[in-house]
Amino acid sequence: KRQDSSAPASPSGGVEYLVETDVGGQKLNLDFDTGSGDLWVFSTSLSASSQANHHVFNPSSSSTYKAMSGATWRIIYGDGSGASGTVGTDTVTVGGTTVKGQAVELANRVSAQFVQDANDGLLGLSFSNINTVRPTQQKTFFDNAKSSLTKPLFAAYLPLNANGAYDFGAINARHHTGSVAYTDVDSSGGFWQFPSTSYKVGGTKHSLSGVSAIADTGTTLLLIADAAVTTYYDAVQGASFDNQQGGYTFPCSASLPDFAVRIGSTNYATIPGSLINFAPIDNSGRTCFGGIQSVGQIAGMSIYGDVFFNAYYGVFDDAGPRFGFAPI
Ligand SMILES: O=C(NNC1=NCCC1)c1ccc(Br)cc1
Repeated sequence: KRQDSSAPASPSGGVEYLVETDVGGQKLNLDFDTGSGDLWVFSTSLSASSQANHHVFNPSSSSTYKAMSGATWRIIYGDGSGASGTVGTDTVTVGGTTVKGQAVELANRVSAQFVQDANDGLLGLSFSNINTVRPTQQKTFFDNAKSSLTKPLFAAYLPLNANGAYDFGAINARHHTGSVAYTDVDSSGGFWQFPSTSYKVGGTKHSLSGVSAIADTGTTLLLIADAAVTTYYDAVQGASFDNQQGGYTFPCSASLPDFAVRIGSTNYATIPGSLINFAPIDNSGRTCFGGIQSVGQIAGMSIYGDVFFNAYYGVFDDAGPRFGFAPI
């Protein structure tokens, strides 16, 4: 029963965390994404220019790959990036956890962002009801693996500028401090989603009535309603919205207040100001881009991406389902 394991997650350019994944004996570095439900890989079906600088999966070189006749997939992510292609099954191993007959989606088209990114594909860890394979929807790696785990859970440990991990089947006490607090999850939309109806800037509380948040390791920043974003940067000397950069920037020397978000009906998660300086916008190191930005048109939703996970260990527990969090 115990196929529990901990797979290293390596930070790549501060944008994503990549996990070495074995697909039919071929190693690929995948972006583990709790905000989507497809496991897809760069493949030999892509144009040569799209394949450049990526490890690609060659189905002909896998002795365990089986094509899924007539199946296709097409996905568009919240940032507008996307990919599409065909489908098969193969044996997939992450850390010490193996799934046989896992749906593996082969990209024959990827958007420009993915060609530039360091990943060789994504491994979706949302709920399977948003998997895009048609005519027969497929299950995520975790959905398939959970029956062989001690507990039907996985956890994301994503420290800033350091190697992290995805733990499967058990909480790893080395990856968090203090106790894990939980909130119930509404999985009907496919996401690890929970109410998040208030926030604090430097200790002052503000409400976000009716708003839910999703825990999304596939999104880099913390995205929240405009009202919260302006309230935050109003407290940062020299901050302003930079149209060219497409978000709020500030002097890299600015002191940033903490930002706390309410998770469910109980606790706040506090992200220290130091983790809200995402990166300099250029090599001068004069102006920096903020880790809190607007969620845009996605009404009533906040997206807690890697900036959140740089401060908190995230526990994705199918028993419930529920989302747990504890300071790293
Ligand atoms: O696409 C989403 N998360 N994953 C990824 N983003 C970029 C590449 C992977 C996403 C999920 C839910 C909502 Br609401 C908005 C966006």
